Amino acid sequence: MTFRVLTLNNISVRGLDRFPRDRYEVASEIGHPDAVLVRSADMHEMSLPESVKAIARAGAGTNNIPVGKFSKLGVPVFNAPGANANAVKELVIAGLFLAARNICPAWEYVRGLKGNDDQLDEAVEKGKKKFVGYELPGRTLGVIGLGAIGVEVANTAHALGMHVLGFDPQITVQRAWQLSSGVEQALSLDDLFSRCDMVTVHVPLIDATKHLVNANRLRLLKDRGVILNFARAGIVDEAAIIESLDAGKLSAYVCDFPTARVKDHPRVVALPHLGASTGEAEENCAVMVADTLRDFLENGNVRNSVNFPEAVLPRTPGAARIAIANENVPNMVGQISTALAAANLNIADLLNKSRGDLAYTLIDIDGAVPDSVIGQLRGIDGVLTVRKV
Ligand SMILES: NC(=O)c1ccc[n+]([C@@H]2O[C@H](COP(=O)([O-])OP(=O)(O)OC[C@H]3O[C@@H](n4cnc5c(N)ncnc54)[C@H](O)[C@@H]3O)[C@@H](O)[C@H]2O)c1
Ligand SMILES: O=C(O)[C@H](O)COP(=O)(O)O
Repeated sequence: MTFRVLTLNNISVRGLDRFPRDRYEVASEIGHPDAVLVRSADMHEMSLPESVKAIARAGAGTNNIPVGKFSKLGVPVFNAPGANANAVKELVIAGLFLAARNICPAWEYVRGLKGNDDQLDEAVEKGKKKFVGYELPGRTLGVIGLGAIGVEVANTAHALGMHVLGFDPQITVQRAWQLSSGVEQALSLDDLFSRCDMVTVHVPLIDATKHLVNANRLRLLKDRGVILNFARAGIVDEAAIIESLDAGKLSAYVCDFPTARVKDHPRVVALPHLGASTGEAEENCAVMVADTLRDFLENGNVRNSVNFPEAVLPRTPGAARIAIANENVPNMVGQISTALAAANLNIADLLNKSRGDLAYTLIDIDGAVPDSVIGQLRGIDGVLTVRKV
């Protein structure tokens, strides 16, 4: 069997190389794709053929993908958690220095100077007092969202001598273990803002995080504060940012999202969405998500999905496998096993997991499974997809 993978963005060759060419066709234009491989392409208005069984995001954020729509269709969306975290961390730490030392306006000042070396020297020595900055040790950084990126940023800033406050009500045990014991827990967002010189956001863009950085919270920040946003544009209220910059309350906004509203402001440093744009991060993401996708297409296993439950079942030698996604309602496994028993099929192994409104079942069956049985399973009310793998 050959799988077809449609790519919507350029994906690192090392990731694409994970798909054996004798079993996979991978292209940016392809009919009847089994899966879609994507980075930041906006999929919200895209209509995809029914052949699509999985969406794989070679990166972290999935706000460009209509995840809810795919959940209703029983299609898993995968991402590459942590695979680009170091790249983002390095750029955020660079952002702290850009802001603290006024590097961008100072650089622009120098590029605007004219004259011979003596004249330049005079202008440099006269002009440099406009760009006096500050050092990071002793300053307080607030890190909102202590996931893959936030933890790395918090630990590095702490190692640089900053006092670091973190806020993440849903921090995982794994991330809590990784966090330096020197990072202090903020009691609330307002508590964090009121104690910080600089604040950086590392949360996904969802309804709950839209305009998380707003006028009220900016007022709490210490004077001449800095906001860093390498998460998503919509997490900050840009109008409030501009107002606060113009009022001199905020000294800089450093971000990865050059919108029309912010990009030309003299106190804004806006980069062209470069957070994950290193060769290493692009490779890590592409390799991780390609391996995840292959395991799903070839074995039905689910790892690193943002909408499906984790479901990994070692294959029973000699058994046929079916993978079923269904609504998470009572008696689904009962109906499925009754249909298999009626067809005289014996279950060798079974895994059933649920997450929110979705449930997912992997069943290894002794012997072959006739197509007629697959059709019967598809006919059960609440079943979304059935696949022989
Ligand atoms: N600029 C870039 O190129 C780039 C690269 C990677 C990721 N990102 C963005 O950064 C985001 C975070 O990435 P990550 O890899 O750290 O993801 P992650 O899932 O590992 O971490 C996100 C963290 O945010 C926390 N969180 C969610 N809602 C919160 C809230 N209301 N308050 C506080 N914490 C909250 C979660 O509990 C989680 O720990 C991504 O969703 C993406 O939008 C940007
Ligand atoms: O969420 C992410 O992983 C980043 O925003 C990276 O996006 P990109 O893959 O388009 O660089």
